Amino acid sequence: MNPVVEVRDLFFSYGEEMALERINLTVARGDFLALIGPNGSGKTTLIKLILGLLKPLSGEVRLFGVPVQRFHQWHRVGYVPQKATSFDVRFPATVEEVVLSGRFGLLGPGRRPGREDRRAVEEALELVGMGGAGHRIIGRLSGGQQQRVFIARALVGKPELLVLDEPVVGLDSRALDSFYSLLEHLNRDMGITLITVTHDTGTVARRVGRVACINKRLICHGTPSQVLTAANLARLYGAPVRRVVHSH
Ligand SMILES: Nc1ncnc2c1ncn2[C@@H]1O[C@H](COP(=O)(O)OP(=O)(O)OP(=O)(O)O)[C@@H](O)[C@H]1O
Repeated sequence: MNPVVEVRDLFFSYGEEMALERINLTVARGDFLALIGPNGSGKTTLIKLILGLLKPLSGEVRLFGVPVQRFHQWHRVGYVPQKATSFDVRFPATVEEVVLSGRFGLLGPGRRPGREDRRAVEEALELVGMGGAGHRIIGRLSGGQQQRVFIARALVGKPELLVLDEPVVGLDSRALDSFYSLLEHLNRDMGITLITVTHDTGTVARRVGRVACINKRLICHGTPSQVLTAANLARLYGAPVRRVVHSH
């Protein structure tokens, strides 16, 4: 079977300076992969390349066996971007409207959402522990609740691959724990392949199946116990750091 994601000899630069150099990475069906690395090391850039939002300088990305520039089955992919959850209370959308917007890929242009779409929204909200919250105003929810709504938005199209860019910024340790339990449930029980960026090398990265360390290059890659050694973390962060606090 085709891997879900294949990255081959990928190079990328925004200008003169290289952002990513010779990245090779394969994500198999059912994997739960964490991308770790210091600020500015290229994690978001790699995710955007995987999703076809940026064009590589050279190299190739394949999604479900198809070169990403020719990939069209975007309903198979859910994406929760960085800073998705910065709505303030004045933003007038309801939770249902936000989650429903994740169905547009399936609906196609011009088709109005029907009963099945609304049922899918409620199911996705139930899944993330936000059942019954559809009528609430998104900006009036806490950061952690907004994050769950955005996961629901990414799940409502029933994706096989879910990509999360730093989903846990600002969550306290209890919310973090329940958030990762949700991701484990999606991965183990629903078979969704997951890629998540995290800065937490202490607890989070140990709960995933595999870890890839990025610092322009792929510095290390393997199971958490193989990768999250003091020596590797020192190599990656330039100092013996156990936990990196994110600044934005
Ligand atoms: N739109 C852009 N234009 C120019 N340079 C950019 C742009 N976006 C990112 N960069 C640069 O590319 C490098 C990689 O950035 P990227 O956002 O991928 O890192 P990251 O690992 O996701 O960082 P963080 O952990 O801080 O979110 C950084 O040096 C950054 O300054």
